[in-house]
Amino acid sequence: MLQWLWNLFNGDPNSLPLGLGPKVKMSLKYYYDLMSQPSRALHIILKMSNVQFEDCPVALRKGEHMTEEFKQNVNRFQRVPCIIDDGLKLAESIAILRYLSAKGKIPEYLYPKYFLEQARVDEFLEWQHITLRITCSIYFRSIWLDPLLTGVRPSNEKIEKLKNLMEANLDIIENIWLQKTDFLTGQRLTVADIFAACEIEQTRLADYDVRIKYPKIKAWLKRVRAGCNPHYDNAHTYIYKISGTAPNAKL
Ligand SMILES: N[C@@H](CCC(=O)N[C@@H](CS)C(=O)NCC(=O)O)C(=O)O
Repeated sequence: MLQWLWNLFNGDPNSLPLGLGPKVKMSLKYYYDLMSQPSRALHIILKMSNVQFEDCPVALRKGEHMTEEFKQNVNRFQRVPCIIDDGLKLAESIAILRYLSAKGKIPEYLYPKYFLEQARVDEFLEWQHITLRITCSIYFRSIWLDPLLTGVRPSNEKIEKLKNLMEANLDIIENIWLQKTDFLTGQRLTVADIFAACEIEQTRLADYDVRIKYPKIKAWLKRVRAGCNPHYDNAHTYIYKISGTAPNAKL
């Protein structure tokens, strides 16, 4: 009872003593922009996991994440995705995924609990951040976003250089991660595939068609989309629309 009074005093109405039940159910707030790759990945994962959340879209293009209010009350790093869950403010898509998994919210087939299987998925999640993610997003930013903001197109040499850096990682996906398996970390779809696919889909905006040069990635993307739909297409609506490259609805 003392603990409950303490929690109530500190604004935590969920922590009522056994039997009384919560009067006010605080929900998970999810802050995201579907133009952001990790935001889309987590959105798909939350939907596939049937996690209930309060929808908190943040329009990066309008600078909604740059306000003092966002910085103070939502995410001190002023980025998306991020969550507020029972008062906990948390940024970084992978940290959010692991937190929700630890709370039992993410099904095991998407993010395994058994340490050997989890290690394989974690290996990819750690690898992708400074390889696939960084090179795909720099390519997309330099060819699509920056020219939109500044009116200045990068030189052909720069485009070629960034393309080579990105393709060095796409080569690794094609020849190592997908060498023997249908999905990145085995024969089944996991969060690793969802995070990677969202990074690669972003390059549609920069007029890059990964499917031309990479047959394994092409077939894998189809499998990922089929395994995640309708959530995959819902999360990618704007990407398809803006790039004018919506895939065939029937696959
Ligand atoms: N490592 C972070 C990356 C977050 C991130 O870079 N978010 C971008 C959108 S993809 C953002 O909010 N950018 C806002 C800005 O740079 O002003 C994660 O995985 O969550």
